[in-house]
Amino acid sequence: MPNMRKTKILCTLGPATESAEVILNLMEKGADIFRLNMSHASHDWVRMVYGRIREAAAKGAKEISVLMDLTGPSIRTGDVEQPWQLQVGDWVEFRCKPDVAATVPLSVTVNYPELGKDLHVGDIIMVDGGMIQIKATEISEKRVIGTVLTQGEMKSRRHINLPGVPVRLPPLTQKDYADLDLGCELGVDYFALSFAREPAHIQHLQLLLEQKGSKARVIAKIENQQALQNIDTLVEASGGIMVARGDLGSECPIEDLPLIQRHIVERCSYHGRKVIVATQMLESMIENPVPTRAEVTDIFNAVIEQVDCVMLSGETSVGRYPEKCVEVLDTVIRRIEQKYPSGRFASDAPLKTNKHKTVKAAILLANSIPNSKLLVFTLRGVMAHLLAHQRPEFASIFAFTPNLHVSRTLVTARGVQPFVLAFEEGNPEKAIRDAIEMLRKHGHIKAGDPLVILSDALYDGINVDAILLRDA
Ligand SMILES: Nc1ncnc2c1ncn2[C@@H]1O[C@H](COP(=O)(O)OP(=O)(O)O)[C@@H](O)[C@H]1O
Ligand SMILES: C=C(OP(=O)(O)O)C(=O)O
Repeated sequence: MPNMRKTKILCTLGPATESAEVILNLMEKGADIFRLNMSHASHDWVRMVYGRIREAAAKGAKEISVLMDLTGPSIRTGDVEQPWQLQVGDWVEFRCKPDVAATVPLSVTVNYPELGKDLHVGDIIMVDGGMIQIKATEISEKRVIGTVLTQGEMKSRRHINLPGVPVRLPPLTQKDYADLDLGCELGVDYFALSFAREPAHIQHLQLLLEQKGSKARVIAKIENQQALQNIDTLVEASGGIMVARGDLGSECPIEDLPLIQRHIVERCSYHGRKVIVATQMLESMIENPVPTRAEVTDIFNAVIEQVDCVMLSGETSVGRYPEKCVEVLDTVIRRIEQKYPSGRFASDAPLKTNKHKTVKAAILLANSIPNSKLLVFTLRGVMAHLLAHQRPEFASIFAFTPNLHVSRTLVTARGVQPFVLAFEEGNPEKAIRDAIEMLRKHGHIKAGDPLVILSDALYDGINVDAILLRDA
């Protein structure tokens, strides 16, 4: 019987992983969600890759979720023709508007027109997650010139961080609006908003999506101090949170980063929202075929925190060993989950409604019956998400829904294996029989396994939440 992995694997696709063959391989090795990073991807590329993802998912008979990551108010450099090999003492110019002329050889645009207004002479500009540090020496409204303090390579579209500076960029830029139209047209399952700062920004984006007929939920990327100050309201306003450790590590003291991760995970558990831990999980594997000991221990930490998903970025978008990275994540996660199946982060979550209490009762039942499985019948996915948020100790969650989009969104939830199943309300016995048959066929259950079945969707005309206990 397959041992289900509960923590989901999210892979960023890029030049290293754009072919149909590699996408299929990543999926077969364990990728559950693919991320398209709009800071780098062109619309033509997204269309091409999206088609390949859906074809691979159909071929591999696996549900796959797609997350479109919007650039939002991130500050980035523009393109450089060739990567720059920066040396200490080099002068670099950041041009605040595209039509400003270059005055030094190493000159690049920046997508933030206010850069010259926000900086003071002597301020440090952190480029590419702080890998390159540049001290501002000459500032005007049109351009900022600085001296390189740390040598390094600078490629196109690198992050610029100005720790603690409230950025005067709107929550969504013109580029984001065009990108989200494409995402809605294609039918992506999630949109992530970079540098989410206030709950109103998330609500605005969610409303916009609804107006465009998209059912996608918004994931708020927590990347700076302003977001941390608003963490509870951001968590409540969003469908989930990404702990974007790349930018967080530049915007906050690095020694605070593990504490911030733990705090965000706890707040997500409390409010019953999804949480993704992102960035540098296997950074060394961009170049090397094996992980460092510290990386394996970082994965351990995220699994013990019972996060929903762990994410790969450069490892799979540009790295040399993308498939190996997924294999390593899959193996390490399975090992940790086998040894430590249960956790404690969800136990403080308040049971706000009767539905929360019913779900809790089903989990208590499953926790107390060895080898039991949780089955949930769900139209909109609500009950299945609630089950995942309350983190059953041992039992896997098998979710059945007639809705393809709901099934895809459930891929991101910890411990949930979704199935599309057309079931008639008012005929619970048939729906349960069909579901058991499906699970048997996939080798997830055998005759006699105890099943805890939860549903708010099977009883025609009466709005009942039901818990059934029976054997497979
Ligand atoms: N769709 C893409 N096309 C080209 N390059 C990409 C794409 N997606 C990611 N990359 C490259 O992979 C690197 C790592 O990916 P990611 O972490 O998503 O980017 P970033 O940290 O710049 O937001 C990026 O800096 C970029 O160089
Ligand atoms: C995931 C992150 O965002 P981006 O892709 O913008 O680097 C991060 O900063 O960790």
